[in-house]
Amino acid sequence: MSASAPNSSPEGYCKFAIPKKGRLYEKVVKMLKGAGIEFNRADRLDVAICKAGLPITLIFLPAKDIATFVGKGDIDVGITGWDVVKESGVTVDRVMDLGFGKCKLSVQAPVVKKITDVEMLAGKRIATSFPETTKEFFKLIDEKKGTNTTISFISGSVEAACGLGLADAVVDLVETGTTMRAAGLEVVHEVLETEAMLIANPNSTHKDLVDLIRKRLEGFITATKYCLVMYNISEDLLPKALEVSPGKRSPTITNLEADGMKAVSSLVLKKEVPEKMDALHDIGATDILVLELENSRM
Ligand SMILES: Nc1ncnc2c1ncn2[C@@H]1O[C@H](COP(=O)(O)OP(=O)(O)OP(=O)(O)O)[C@@H](O)[C@H]1O
Ligand SMILES: O=P(O)(O)OC[C@H]1O[C@H](OP(=O)(O)OP(=O)(O)O)[C@H](O)[C@@H]1O
Ligand SMILES: [Mg+2]
Repeated sequence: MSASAPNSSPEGYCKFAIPKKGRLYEKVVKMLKGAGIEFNRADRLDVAICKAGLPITLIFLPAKDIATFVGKGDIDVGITGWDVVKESGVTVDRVMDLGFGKCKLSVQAPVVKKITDVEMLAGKRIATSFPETTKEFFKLIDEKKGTNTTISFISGSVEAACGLGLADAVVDLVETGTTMRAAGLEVVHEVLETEAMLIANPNSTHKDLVDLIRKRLEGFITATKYCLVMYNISEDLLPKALEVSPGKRSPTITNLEADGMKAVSSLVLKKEVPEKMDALHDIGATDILVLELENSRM
């Protein structure tokens, strides 16, 4: 650890919490780097000051604690899953969905039990790391059926609870379903869809910096979704070509030295690039180039 490494946030800095480990950590760090929110984190320290004069302190916390701290106002802004925000019961500004960490909080039961309707679990034992969301969900079923479903908290490896005889069903996250299937479980009901998001305390005094973070992340996310496609085309074929590549807002069109020729630059969704290139080539476009974007600001 360097002698000058900080272990607290300098006075007046915006506090920005990100997950310190787990499923979201690497994606968040990559996104911050791409967005130009760079920092040096000293070994074993969970606090880092942003570089380039940004008055932002990054604080590395468990994803589950981030919503609570942002909700209470101890931290101005953070990145965590919507599931965690719901579970903590706090009120935060949902500033921006980030498009990763997508999964579903689902009621899962052993395949062999053939639970075809979630109401069949009324009055049974449910294990979960999301007790509040689960209680809220089963409360409605209990009220309807006059039952008293038991919800017990397990901090991890929730999928093992049924096999160990600790529960009749679990409420846990499902992305690919690999963990669930390996444990002999199946989805009975989907409770909540979740993804990672930028959240902020509604009363934060750092609205400008929260907005700066939002704009930078937005620019990076756009850059990762789009490529810049450039091509030359004769004027008479231009309308057809623009139908294929209308751009995000609108394409840039410039005159070429050669008579009746235009040069077009247009943003195209990465996943659509191969088919758009084929279509442009078929229309008569030449010198089609595709450029990766490093960052953007729209
Ligand atoms: N399989 C998954 N696919 C996509 N997103 C997920 C998955 N598991 C968790 N998440 C998201 O990531 C958030 C943090 O979960 P994660 O498991 O990384 O934290 P953790 O349980 O604190 O870490 P660890 O599992 O390393 O102990 C969850 O609240 C959820 O929003
Ligand atoms: O549908 P899948 O793609 O298999 O993903 C779902 C699993 O991912 C998460 O667990 P994680 O790996 O974070 O372990 P944990 O239970 O220790 O948190 C979640 O709790 C599920 O168990
Ligand atoms: Mg986990």
